[in-house]
Amino acid sequence: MSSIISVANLSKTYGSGFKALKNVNLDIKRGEIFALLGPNGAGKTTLISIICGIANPSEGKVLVGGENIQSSYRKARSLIGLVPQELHTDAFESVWATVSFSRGLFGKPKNPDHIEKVLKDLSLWDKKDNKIITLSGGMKRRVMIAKALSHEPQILFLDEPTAGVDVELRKGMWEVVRGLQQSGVTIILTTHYIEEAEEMADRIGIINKGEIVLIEDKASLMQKLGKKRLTLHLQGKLDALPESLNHYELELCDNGATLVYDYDTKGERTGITSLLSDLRNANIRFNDLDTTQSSLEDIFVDLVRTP
Ligand SMILES: Nc1ncnc2c1ncn2[C@@H]1O[C@H](COP(=O)(O)OP(=O)(O)OP(=O)(O)O)[C@@H](O)[C@H]1O
Repeated sequence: MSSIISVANLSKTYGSGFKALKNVNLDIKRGEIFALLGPNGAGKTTLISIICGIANPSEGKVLVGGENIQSSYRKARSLIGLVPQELHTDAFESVWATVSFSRGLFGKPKNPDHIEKVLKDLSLWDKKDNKIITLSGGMKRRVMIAKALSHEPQILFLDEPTAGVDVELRKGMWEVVRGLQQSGVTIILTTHYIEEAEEMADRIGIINKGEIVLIEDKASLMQKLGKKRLTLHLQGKLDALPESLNHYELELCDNGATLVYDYDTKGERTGITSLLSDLRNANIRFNDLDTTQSSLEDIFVDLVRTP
């Protein structure tokens, strides 16, 4: 996949002297869903604002579809749809009018067929004549997306698309975003919800204190950093473990009722087969067992933990 956005050696120092971004390098692949995760104040909005040409970088370069966002602002910006965190639309306009107006802002000729398609894709078609004020919160958010898509951008930025949205609506929004990806739009979303990144993203970037601390395919990230935990529920309680099991670094929990073994899913040998046979030899029996995979949340918390 080729890059649709290329961010090179980007830094941002605000007038106050605060360094919000420090030498950020990032390539977004055409057609992917990229989730940018980071704690409050990490620099997510600053980064998006620079890519969208709303803020200027102090150093570095951003290319959008091969166009420099500073020297070729209009061309680069026309490739981008931006859905900001806050919902701000004219409450008394109709859905149709507000979405059509947004297209006009990009100097594009009217295209009612496109607006109709966008509204239909976002399940807003039957609301096209409604005033914004009469819509639910979830519908208003979809109107914001429709506005951002009105000028047929190739890239869509969603800044915290589901902040403060209930679980049902969040899932609905995920479906909408997947549908957009299928229609060929590249999507970059920022989120505080790790579950959202885990659910949606093809790749995940983690930003902390203005630095990208990780960029990885979601699947390989889960595999690479994810450990698995095997928990054995013992038939009888153990006071201590026999020495023959020392090298497994097992942990005895619940007053000796469960035995916990952490292993690397990446390793060729997990050691499970030999562990089970060594347990048998040591005459340690169990009633049940389960395995759990460490989540992206564990990985995230590990990476952004302040030392
Ligand atoms: N105009 C500004 N002047 C000075 N500092 C700023 C300005 N805008 C943002 N900052 C600071 O830069 C840092 C990054 O802010 P930014 O809004 O990019 O973070 P964020 O990751 O989007 O946070 P959140 O998740 O809370 O939205 C913060 O410490 C913020 O206080």
